[in-house]
Amino acid sequence: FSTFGGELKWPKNSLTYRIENYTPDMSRSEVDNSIEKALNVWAKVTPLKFNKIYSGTADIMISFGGDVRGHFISHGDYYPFDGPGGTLAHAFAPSSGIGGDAHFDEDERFTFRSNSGYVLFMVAAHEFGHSLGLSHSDDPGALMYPTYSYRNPDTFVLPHDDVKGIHPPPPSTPDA
Ligand SMILES: CC(C)C[C@H](CC(=O)NO)C(=O)N[C@H]1Cc2cn(c3ccccc23)CCCCCCNC1=O
Ligand SMILES: [Ca+2]
Ligand SMILES: [Zn+2]
Ligand SMILES: [Zn+2]
Repeated sequence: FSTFGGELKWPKNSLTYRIENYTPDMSRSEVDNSIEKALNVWAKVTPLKFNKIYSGTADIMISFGGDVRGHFISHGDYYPFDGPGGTLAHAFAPSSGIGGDAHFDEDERFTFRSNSGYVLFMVAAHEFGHSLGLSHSDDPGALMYPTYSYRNPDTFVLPHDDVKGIHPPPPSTPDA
């Protein structure tokens, strides 16, 4: 695993999130469920709590956007997506403003659990790793590995590398 560096951590354990818009690929409840499950993956191994809000600015703003035009308007960042395939989503390390936000490429076909598209739960769980301060892992089995691999959301268990990554190193105890 790797992190963005110790300072990029949330200074609090309860975070808010808001789903700003929805992909037409799935029903709203499937999107809500996928996002909630993806946050839960991390909540289960940390003291973090996630509270959903429906207006205003949340710590983690979640949106589906497209190319630089759509992207700029709906996201305000200059990392345009690349059409179908290629990059599926991106997210920002903890900080105010765009920090923590997760953007999904609307040109992708997101699915609830079928592998005939990209499983939103899997993509979101990866992105929220970034939102919480993790960077990429070189362990191909890790959730934070930079390329997408289909895993059944019903049986998904957070790999050990990611669990190690999200836990800050124990304070170095002075040797006895
Ligand atoms: C981990 C994922 C949820 C988020 C990552 C991006 C990321 O790290 N976000 O935080 C992602 O989208 N990775 C690409 C990486 C990638 C694979 N290829 C690419 C071709 C072009 C550009 C990028 C890629 C080869 C062709 C397959 C393209 C479709 C799948 N795409 C990927 O796996
Ligand atoms: Ca893309
Ligand atoms: Zn973006
Ligand atoms: Zn990533």
